[in-house]
Amino acid sequence: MPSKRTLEDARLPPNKRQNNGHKRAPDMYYRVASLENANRARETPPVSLLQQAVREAKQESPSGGDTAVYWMRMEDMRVDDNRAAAAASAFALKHNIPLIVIFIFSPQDYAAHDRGPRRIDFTLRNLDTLKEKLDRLNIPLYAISHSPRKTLPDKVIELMESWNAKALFANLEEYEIDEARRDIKVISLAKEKGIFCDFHEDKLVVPPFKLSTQQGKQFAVFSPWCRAWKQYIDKHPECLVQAPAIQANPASIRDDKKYTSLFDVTIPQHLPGFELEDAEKMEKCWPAGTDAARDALKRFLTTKYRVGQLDVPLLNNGAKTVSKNDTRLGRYSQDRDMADRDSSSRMSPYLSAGVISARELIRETMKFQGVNKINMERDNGGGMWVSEIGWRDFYSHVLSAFPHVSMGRPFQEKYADIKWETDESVFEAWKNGMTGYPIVDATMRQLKAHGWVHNRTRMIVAMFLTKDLMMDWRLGEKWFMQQLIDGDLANNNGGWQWSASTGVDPQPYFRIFNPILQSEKADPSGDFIRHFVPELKHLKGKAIHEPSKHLSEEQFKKLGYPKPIVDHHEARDRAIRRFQNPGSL
Ligand SMILES: Cc1cc2nc3c(=O)[nH]c(=O)nc-3n(C[C@H](O)[C@H](O)[C@H](O)COP(=O)(O)OP(=O)(O)OC[C@H]3O[C@@H](n4cnc5c(N)ncnc54)[C@H](O)[C@@H]3O)c2cc1C
Repeated sequence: MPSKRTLEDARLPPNKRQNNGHKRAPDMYYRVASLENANRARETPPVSLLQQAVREAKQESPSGGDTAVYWMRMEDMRVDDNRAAAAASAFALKHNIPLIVIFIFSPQDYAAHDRGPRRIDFTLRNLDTLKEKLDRLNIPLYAISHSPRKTLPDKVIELMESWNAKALFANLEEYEIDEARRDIKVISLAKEKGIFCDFHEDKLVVPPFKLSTQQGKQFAVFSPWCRAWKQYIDKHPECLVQAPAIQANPASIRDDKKYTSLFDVTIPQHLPGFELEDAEKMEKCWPAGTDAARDALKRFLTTKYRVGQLDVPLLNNGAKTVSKNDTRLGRYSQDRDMADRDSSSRMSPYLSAGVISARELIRETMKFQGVNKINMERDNGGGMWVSEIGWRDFYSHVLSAFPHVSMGRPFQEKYADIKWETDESVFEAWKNGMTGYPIVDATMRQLKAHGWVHNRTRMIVAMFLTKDLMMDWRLGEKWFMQQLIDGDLANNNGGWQWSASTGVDPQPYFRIFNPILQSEKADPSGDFIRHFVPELKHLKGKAIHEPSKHLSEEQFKKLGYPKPIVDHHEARDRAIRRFQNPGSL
């Protein structure tokens, strides 16, 4: 008998695991920090150290130098409504020097953060559109690749010195530990070299560490956090103010020997190690650039949802303009959980890459609502949608204040010893949409086909993996990150730990989704399942949600579709037992 493939040693890198004669897939590996290291990061969160370094750096007095440099990164990929870009442009104008934009690919960082080929390809395509836009303003976009990642700060300073640039501008948009430490190092090296650093908070509507409970602690529950978030925005309307547009360089920069070659740099088609098989399809489905993001937003605000619209271009023809109450935003409160239609905005790829600002989304929603203070009442589509954008801020605040969540540790340490199942073939069945639960399988196949899935179905499959299959949330988190075009560490970790009941403000462990009831609610027409699980395309009524129950054995066999991989009720009891007594079976 061949030995059973298990994930028991998933915490070890593939080359250190026992090899029972089977090839170990690298995606079976996840890192878990020691409690000691996690506690250290938690006591002095790197993001708060970075914010301190940023404040101190701003106290220095800048000198002009020969150029101003804006360092664009993976999550602020726009020039419109971009605070650091605007500040860099104003500095260049004031000192009568040109502006250069740099972008440094760091494949080692991408691999360390499980960035998938789709996310990298989207980055490259957005850079292409930015290059064109900047070119029209005579601003070079100098994109290079660098490794090892540890020396990236030195590379930035080396570039600055090569241009005799004395002012570096960037946005704090990556609130991960490695990136915060990287930025702290850049600021410190810059200081040694007499380079002025002006870093801005730009990713979120409200920056991390601005909100605290009455006891002065960081929030770990969404509702009170959300009330504080709204109050803060009301008191600080500048949170929503659009950053000034950047200004063109003089055309003469193109003939300046020092800068000419910077204009010749081309954006690569792909990065080695991140080649994308379905690049053409992704380009059609998710067009790059701020203009595309704005078109998608406009559609969400002005047109009616359509059933279907699965695995198709975001800006597919045929959307019908309707009156306010009937638009996708107008009906967001009622329809947002429906996976069989384009009920949500699908703005997440653009927000994750910073192609459009969250501020702009809220400003446009306020115009739609006809209000001049944000309205977050959950019974109206606009209010509900703004609170969803709030979740995005919330999870970045959580990541910044409780960095151990990104170190492979549960937010709630009491669940660190939960016993997870380790059968690799079960994990494979989940990944490939072969669990015998149609809503789960349709979602997992959509994830592979489209690089994006609906929030409700993300929750269903995450809950299914961690409760019905009782498999480690870190495996699911990693798989999602590798597949998603909108992969974002804070949101992904937040969503996974919510579903696994290990996170901040999580779903309580005993409230386990019933995948059949969830299926009936999320896909009332059955069109979503029929589209992604063609084995079931002729089924109607309740059979589409639970074919093994509603068809005879004979009829079921003919489908060529797997039987349910677990019995939901038994699996539910097992999950509750294990969460009640972490560490026991
Ligand atoms: C297990 C799991 C993993 C997830 N992984 C990611 C991820 O890697 N990247 C990501 O952007 N979102 C993630 N989410 C959150 C959410 O599912 C997506 O943001 C949403 O489905 C995107 O679709 P949309 O743009 O149409 O959202 P809409 O419903 O139109 O919402 C508008 C925006 O609000 C934000 N938002 C909405 N819901 C959430 C939420 N629950 N948490 C955080 N932000 C939210 C997103 O930026 C979204 O684009 C995850 C959720 C779960 C349950």
